[in-house]
Amino acid sequence: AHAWGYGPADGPESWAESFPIANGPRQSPIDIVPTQAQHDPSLKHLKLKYDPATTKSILNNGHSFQVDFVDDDNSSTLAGGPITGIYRLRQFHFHWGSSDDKGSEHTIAGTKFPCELHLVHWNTKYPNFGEAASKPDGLAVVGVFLKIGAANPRLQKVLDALDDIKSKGRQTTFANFDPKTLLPASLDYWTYEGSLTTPPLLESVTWIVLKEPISVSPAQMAKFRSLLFSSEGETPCCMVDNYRPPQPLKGRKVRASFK
Ligand SMILES: NS(=O)(=O)c1ccc(C(=O)NCc2cc(F)ccc2F)cc1
Ligand SMILES: [Zn+2]
Repeated sequence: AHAWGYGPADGPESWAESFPIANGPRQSPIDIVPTQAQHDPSLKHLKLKYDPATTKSILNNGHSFQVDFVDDDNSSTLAGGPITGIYRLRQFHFHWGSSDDKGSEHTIAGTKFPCELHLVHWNTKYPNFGEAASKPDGLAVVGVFLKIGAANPRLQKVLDALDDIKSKGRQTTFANFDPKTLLPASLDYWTYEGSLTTPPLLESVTWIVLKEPISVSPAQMAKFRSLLFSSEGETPCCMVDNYRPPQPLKGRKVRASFK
C-alpha cells in the first residue's frame, strides 16, 4: 500500500520511491516570483458560481481535512480565468504549519504563509473526478494564502466543525456553506501548469493562485493544529506541517492576470 505522510520516514523527500512522478516536469507547489511572472492580457477574469446547497460533509482524511461537495451537476463551478470550459467544485482543504512562519505550499519570492486553502475543481469534459485527475487539463485548483491578522468570521464556521473530526477517518455532515465567503476582495491571480501536491502527484492541475491573502487569527491557527494525523486509539500525532515544499519550475512560465 502507498502509505505516505509528512513525517521523517514517509514525507515529501521519500514520495518519489512510490510515486516517481514526484520528479516529473510539472510538479507543484512552486515558488512564485512576481517580478518573473508575465502579465497576460488575454487571461479572463475568474467566474466562480458556488451553491451552498451542494455542501455535503467535512472529513479528516489523515493528511488534511476537507469539505466535500455534491458534484453531480453544475451547481458549483469555476470557469473563465486560464481555463476552457466548466470545472465542478469537488472539495476544499488546507495545508498549514506547526508555527506561523511556515505552512503554505506555494511561496511568494520565498515568503511562506502560515496556511493555504485549495479549492479543487474537475473538468466536466470528463465523466468524473477520478477520470479527470489523470488528464493534463483535468483539474483546476484555486489557491488562497492565509496570513495572520484579525480573526476570520467566515472561516470560523469551518473551524467550529473540527471538534467532531479530530482524528483520521472521522467525518460529519456539513451543510449550507458558501466557499465564496473564503475568497479575498480581489481575484487577481497567478497561473501555471502543475500537479497534485500530494500523492498520487498527478500532473493534471491548472493552478490559479490568488495574489491577495485572507486573514486568520493565531487562535484560529491553533484550531487547525488541534487536529490529529492519527486515528482514534493510536498514539495521538498533531496534524501540522502537512505541506510539500516548492518544486523545480523546469522551464514553466507563470502568468499574471494583473499588471
Ligand atoms: N493539494 S492539492 O490541491 O494539489 C490536491 C487536491 C486533490 C487531491 C485528491 O483528490 N487526492 C485523492 C485522489 C487523487 C486522484 F488522482 C484520484 C482520486 C483521488 F481520490 C490531492 C491533492
Ligand atoms: Zn492542497
